[in-house]
Amino acid sequence: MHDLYQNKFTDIHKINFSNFNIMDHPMFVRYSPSNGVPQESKLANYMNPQPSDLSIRQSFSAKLNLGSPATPKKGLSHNTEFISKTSSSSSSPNLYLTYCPTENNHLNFVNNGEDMDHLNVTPEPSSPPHSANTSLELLDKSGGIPYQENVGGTTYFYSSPDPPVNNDTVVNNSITSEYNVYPGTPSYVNSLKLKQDPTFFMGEDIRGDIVSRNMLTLLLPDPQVFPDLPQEIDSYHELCPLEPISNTSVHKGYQTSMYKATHIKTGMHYCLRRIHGFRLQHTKSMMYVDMWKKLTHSNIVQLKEVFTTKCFGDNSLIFVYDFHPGSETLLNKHFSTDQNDYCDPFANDNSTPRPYSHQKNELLRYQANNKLPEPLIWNYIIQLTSALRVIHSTHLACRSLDPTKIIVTTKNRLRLSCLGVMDVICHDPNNMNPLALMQHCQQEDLTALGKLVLALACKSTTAVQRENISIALDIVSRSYTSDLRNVIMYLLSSQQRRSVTDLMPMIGARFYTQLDNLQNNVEILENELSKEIENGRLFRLLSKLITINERPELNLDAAWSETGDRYMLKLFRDYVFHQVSEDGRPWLDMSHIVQCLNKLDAGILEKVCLMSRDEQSILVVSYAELKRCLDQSFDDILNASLIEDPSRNEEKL
Ligand SMILES: Nc1ncnc2c1ncn2[C@@H]1O[C@H](COP(=O)(O)OP(=O)(O)OP(=O)(O)O)[C@@H](O)[C@H]1O
Repeated sequence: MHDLYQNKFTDIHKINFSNFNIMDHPMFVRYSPSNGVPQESKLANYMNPQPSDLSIRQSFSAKLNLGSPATPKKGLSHNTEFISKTSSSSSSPNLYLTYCPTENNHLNFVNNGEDMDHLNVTPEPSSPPHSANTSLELLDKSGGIPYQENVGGTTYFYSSPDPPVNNDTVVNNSITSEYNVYPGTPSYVNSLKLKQDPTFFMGEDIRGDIVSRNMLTLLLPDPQVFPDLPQEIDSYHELCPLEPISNTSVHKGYQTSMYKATHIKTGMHYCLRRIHGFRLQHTKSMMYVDMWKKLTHSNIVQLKEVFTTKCFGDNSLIFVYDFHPGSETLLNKHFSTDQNDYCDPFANDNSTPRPYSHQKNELLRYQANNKLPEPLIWNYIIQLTSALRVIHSTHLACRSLDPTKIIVTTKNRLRLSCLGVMDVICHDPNNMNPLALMQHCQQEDLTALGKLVLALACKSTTAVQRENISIALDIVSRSYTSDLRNVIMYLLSSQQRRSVTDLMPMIGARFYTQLDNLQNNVEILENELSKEIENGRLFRLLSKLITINERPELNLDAAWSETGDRYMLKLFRDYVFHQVSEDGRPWLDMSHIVQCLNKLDAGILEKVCLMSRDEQSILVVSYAELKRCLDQSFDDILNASLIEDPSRNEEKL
């Protein structure tokens, strides 16, 4: 045993048991020889440490680590792959024969020897104290004398011939030589179970939102319900109607319908707006399509391309847009009679004419209970004017600023959804002054915006009808600030030439509020993203570990995954994932798993105590060494995967 480690030790730590009883330290858990599991109280101590425990752990910067709070999995005893408690050479040939410590190795093997039955120390995840006060002495680092200690009958061999750390590791893992950095250190304070914990995973709201959007993106229609859907049109397939085909509307005299589709080559999802029975006669209108394609803005649905097709059995014109799953129209969100509590107050009164004052009182009462919050309306105004500003500045006009052609996604995000359609289907080849037409359309956009804001403020689409406008404005004056009324008045006035930039001073400081909200939201998302980046890193690490563990054979070696470096990785896997509590129940602690994996990924010098499944042998090994084993073993597999099969070469010849 000692021969193996001759002159291999450069750093030896000793626990001075004369003034520090390791078994009395709250970090250490005692388990009886008979069952080998920790005493409940100590386990509880670990899982909910007292402040004093934590301070001791924190003061103790990880020179020696003695493992875990719970025992390795019980009931897997005496597997021949594990090290014999009586022999240091034969019954664990895997370890001894295939794992030969080198100058760089710092595997610390601890043999329990004959006294294994008296083993009474369970490895802990934190390190014991190492200062004079806490009774751990650092011995001569250069002496290379292995230190051994008998604890309750178990012999521990401590050594720490820390591997020569290459400069990369230093840069990656250390701020200084004394501090190791490994990201995502979980909290010790709570015993975090394996669940969707926000400490490690994306918040439930965002996760649910993204999952449902992904689901909607992948949704495919039942072919029996939609037997007439073409399999493929142009470069798109997997068509899925976004609205009941029977509900398709008539837009400027043309029937339209919407589909989700997948691009055949890229697999990207798009939204197709089909104009039924439209024969494209004036290709000059495609000039507008090119202009729209170049226009990108966060509040418009990007136009990708336009083409004609006969796949639907007619001459259809298809506008391809970005797909925004889970969106609904502004009409549906705020004016839909499908919503339980919604009814259009103006429409109701129209059906039963009443005296003006009575009608107004009714409307005001309704308004008091149902009005949209003013910040929300300003939020919409800012987004819509932002889109219009860009559109008008590129000498285009929206021409469809209507609650059915504005889509809303989560967090009240608005997008203009039907851009370019009017420019194509209403194109007049005889118009000699397209610029004047565009300016006229821009003025109409502003009027349409005024009507939309008025409709939102009154929660009624009929409020904007000529006969209702004066009552509607009166209601707005009573329910909202004068600024909002002024914006509506400005947009609806026909006396002057209006411009979207004139609205900026009316929006005023509300713009900063919007900006602040957006930036806060970006920070929340970045925070969520950073968690998932950590999870992605751990996923790659786990993929490597799982690729190695339990591999049936490599290069015709059936014992490969059970020997040498791989043996340690197997015990490490048990240590991380297969621990059990005192009564044999699986012991699940997410913080333990995440912390161990992070330490492995960082390859820090802290040591971990690994125990064979039969509890007869213990290995004290640094995470740095485990990382080396992982990388080496994975490289072996990778290299083997790249070796060409000679028989295939023969075939080629
Ligand atoms: N780019 C898009 N991405 C995802 N869904 C969209 C997109 N554009 C529109 N939709 C959805 O498609 C559906 C139909 O849109 P459409 O513009 O036809 O509205 P509509 O209310 O049916 O209007 P109309 O009555 O004029 O047909 C709506 O549910 C809308 O939310």
